[in-house]
Amino acid sequence: MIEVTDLVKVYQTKKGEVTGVDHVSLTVNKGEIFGIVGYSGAGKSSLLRCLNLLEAPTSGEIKIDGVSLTALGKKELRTARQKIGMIFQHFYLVSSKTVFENVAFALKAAYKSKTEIDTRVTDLLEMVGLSDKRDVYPSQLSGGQKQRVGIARALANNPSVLLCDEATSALDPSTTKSILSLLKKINQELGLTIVLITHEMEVVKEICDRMAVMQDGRIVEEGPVYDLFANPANELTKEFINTILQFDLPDHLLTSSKGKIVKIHFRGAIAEESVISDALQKFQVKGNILHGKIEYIKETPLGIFIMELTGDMAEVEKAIQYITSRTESLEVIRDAA
Ligand SMILES: Nc1ncnc2c1ncn2[C@@H]1O[C@H](COP(=O)(O)OP(=O)(O)OP(=O)(O)O)[C@@H](O)[C@H]1O
Repeated sequence: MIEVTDLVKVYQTKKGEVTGVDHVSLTVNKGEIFGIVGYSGAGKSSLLRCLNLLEAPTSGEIKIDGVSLTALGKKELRTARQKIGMIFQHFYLVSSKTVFENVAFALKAAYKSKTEIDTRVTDLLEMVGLSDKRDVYPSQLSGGQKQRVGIARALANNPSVLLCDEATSALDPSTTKSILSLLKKINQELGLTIVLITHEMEVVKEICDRMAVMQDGRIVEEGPVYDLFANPANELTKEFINTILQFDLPDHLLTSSKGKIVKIHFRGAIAEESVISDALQKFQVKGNILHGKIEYIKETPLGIFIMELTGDMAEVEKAIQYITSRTESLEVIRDAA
């Protein structure tokens, strides 16, 4: 479990102070996959680097599994850090060392015996699907394979937390999927807590349980990924969600509409569809479906309907209230009235 309390990171630069992290408090539960999203400069890397004290926080507290990292001396911090693995966008493998040696490096640093190292690296390479590459050099590996080595190295000392810094941003979509499945597998099999930072909502949608959205060093919204997809409150969260759930309706549909165009989110695939037909029967309203789709957020379906509601405006309002109270969310995206 990770507990961050009132964390601040201020950089001193020639041009003055720059705030990377601005009073962030956050809890990541044990065994959870937690995603932090935000545009470039939002403070994601600063926050992630503070989590294992690669970057010294200006103020605030970081606790991992109940141990306050910010209170530790140098030696204790080195031991505590072994419980935190980290993988990077650009892998950072040592090019003059083989795959085996790259993974063994972390174990040598922890003073493990040769036999222990051999057994552990063999197991790790099997876990990440690279047993046949143990004696090759990083230059002979694809990007996805390099990241697998990075993951094996990060897991070498049995960490309880894995920090992922844009771990799939340099990979193509299908390699990204295979790395995400590997992360999901190790999360489930080892009960590892994973914190990842990314600007790709696909990554969050695929594997995260909860997420936070960062802007200007602060967390502007946080919650279960499904809830944020279904009902985002913050404008920036909406912008990120729309990179996946955006439907570009033709302009003429929007401009010629004489009623209200609403976007309805409902949990499950078809269970709540009858809510819409019930609403149309109950009230003097016509409904015209413009778009319908089901997205899977970490395997849970989220139904999305875009429809035009026309008729007496008071009746349209009643229908909207009826649907809103029985679905995940309803947003009016155009109001011609
Ligand atoms: N070492 C540093 N020295 C000075 N300022 C820094 C340093 N690292 C980050 N910053 C500043 O802190 C703020 C947050 O940067 P950070 O890299 O954490 O954001 P980010 O969301 O991870 O963006 P990116 O994805 O581009 O790395 C930015 O204004 C950045 O310029």
